[in-house]
Amino acid sequence: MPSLSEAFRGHPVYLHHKHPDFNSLQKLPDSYAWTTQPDNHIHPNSTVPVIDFNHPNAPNLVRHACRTWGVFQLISHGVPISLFARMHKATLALFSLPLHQKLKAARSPDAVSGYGRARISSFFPKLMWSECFTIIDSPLQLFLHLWPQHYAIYCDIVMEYQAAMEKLAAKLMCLVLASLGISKEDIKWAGPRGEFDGACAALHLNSYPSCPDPDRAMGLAAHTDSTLLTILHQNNVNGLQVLKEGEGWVAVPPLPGGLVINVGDLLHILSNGLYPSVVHRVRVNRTRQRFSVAYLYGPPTNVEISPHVKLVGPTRPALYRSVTWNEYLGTKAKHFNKALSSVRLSEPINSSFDVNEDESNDLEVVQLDSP
Ligand SMILES: O=C(O)CCC(=O)C(=O)O
Ligand SMILES: [Fe+2]
Repeated sequence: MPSLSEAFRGHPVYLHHKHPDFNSLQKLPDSYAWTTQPDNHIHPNSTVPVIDFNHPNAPNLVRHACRTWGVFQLISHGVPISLFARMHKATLALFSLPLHQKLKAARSPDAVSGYGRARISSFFPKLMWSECFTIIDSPLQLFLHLWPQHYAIYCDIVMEYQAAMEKLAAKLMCLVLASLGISKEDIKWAGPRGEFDGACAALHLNSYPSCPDPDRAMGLAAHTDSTLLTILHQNNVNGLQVLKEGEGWVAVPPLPGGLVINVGDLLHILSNGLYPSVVHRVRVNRTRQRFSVAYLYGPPTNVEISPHVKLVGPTRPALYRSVTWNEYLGTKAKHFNKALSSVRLSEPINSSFDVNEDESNDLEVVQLDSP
């Protein structure tokens, strides 16, 4: 089975622009000014559901949130707040390094790990006001470049965070599957105790520096994640927004200790379109730097993911063909927002939504009907 790094390397996206030193930019350069004003309207009265992991009705709450939003905020998940604090300290330390030091761990053109721009940058004509550091498996080699003396303390924090996320992701998978009426025994790679041992994951550390002209800039453009689930922690600065069908962009305010859980494209496929992968983006602001740590979680790279048999029937045929994560990463690298429709077996019922013209159009929004 290809490792996740190999899977990404097999489907490179090339990002040609030089890395800027954001701190030295007093004015928004043209290359960062999104010519069509991004849709700055935020739906004021809508709130992403907040779910307590230990709530007796959690599966139903998750089902409702995933069907109607494709995202929820999770509380009482058992990951100590002190670990988030240490992870954010490490993230801050990393992005505060001088540019020349960060570039020592720069992502090579065909690789995914290391310092660079968001991978989705290549699909947009304008640049994004953000920096990204991707870690798959051990951070050791990368951190040796960044902190030749002090790499060990940062490695320990990241590895502790990865271990906590791996454990939480397996528990979340059981909850999400239960919410679909699927047990862990129905998923071959779940393992006997639902530990999902073969799962693969990548960690995205994201930094969104304060910006001299935030209304015309974009931190991270609208996209869906190619994962089963994404587990995201944000510092206490607003910026994350999700697209709610029929309503528009809705802010996802940081909740102390809360985690944002995104439905990714592979869960969209596995749920036969019942749980739509959430379209999200990040806006920046004039005064405060925003950080986030995203744990991108998926199956073993060679496992076929298809609409689960329990969610397929005479009135609801399989809407997607089966794909491995490895193959889907290739599809995403080629088709980006049209990747889901490209593995769709029948015509989408409704495949468009309004985003501005700078943003790639035609992310797929599935009209849900009862399973
Ligand atoms: O920074 C955020 O809140 C979002 C990050 C994100 O969407 C990603 O890393 O895929
Ligand atoms: Fe994302």
